[in-house]
Amino acid sequence: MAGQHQGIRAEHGSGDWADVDSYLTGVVVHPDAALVAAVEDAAAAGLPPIEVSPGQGKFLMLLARLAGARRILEIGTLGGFSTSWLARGLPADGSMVTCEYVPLHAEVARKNLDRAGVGHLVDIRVGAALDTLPGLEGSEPFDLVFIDADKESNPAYLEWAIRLSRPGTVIVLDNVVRYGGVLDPDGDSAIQGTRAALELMGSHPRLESTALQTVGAKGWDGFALAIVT
Ligand SMILES: C[S@@+](CC[C@H](N)C(=O)[O-])C[C@H]1O[C@@H](n2cnc3c(N)ncnc32)[C@H](O)[C@@H]1O
Repeated sequence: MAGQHQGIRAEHGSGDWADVDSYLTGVVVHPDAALVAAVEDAAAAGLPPIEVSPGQGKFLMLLARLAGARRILEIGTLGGFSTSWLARGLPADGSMVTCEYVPLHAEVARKNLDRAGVGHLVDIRVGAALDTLPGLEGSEPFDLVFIDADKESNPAYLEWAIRLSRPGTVIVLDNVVRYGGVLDPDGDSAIQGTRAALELMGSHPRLESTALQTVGAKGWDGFALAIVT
């Protein structure tokens, strides 16, 4: 599939997606040494390289600032790369909860968050998110929710995001295009979960939503964005 898309890129003369991402990251995004080290250390610890790109991470940081977020919820921490960007979008007295299933991922994330200077703002809840999210009831609302864990649970995570929201809460659902796989109604469980969540985003009476495709170092993918009304 990647080869096919390489051909499409060349035909349109758009250059190499990853090279353009590198260029944009160097010229515009400027991740600091702690953020660069976060990705390197996650890889060295054997974590899969499935974190957001630097440009996407900074987009999340800016979104947090645009939303004036004081409390952020993330589902899917990995090594804490997106967590670090999001936490840097918080004010000094803000806070963030991030849910992660794998203890090793949480351990790597804790070190990365401390090095990024935001560890004191972030509470990592280790366990299956569907088990840890109910523990957040009573401490809502969150101003921004980033959903980026096991895709089959996306509809349930979206329901939790709404339950823990207030009018104006921003919800971001990652990886919704999956190299076009989202078009396949008979796709795997990740595609089924993503399609169901997108349908919910498009039909839920309390959500105003959109979805955008992206290309870059992470290939052809996209995200959906909603605001709770
Ligand atoms: C795509 S990665 C997250 C990437 C991260 N948001 C970033 O961009 O830096 C997905 C993470 O979700 C975690 N995960 C998978 N199933 C989970 C579950 N049921 N509950 C919580 N976390 C889960 C995985 O272990 C993995 O670390």
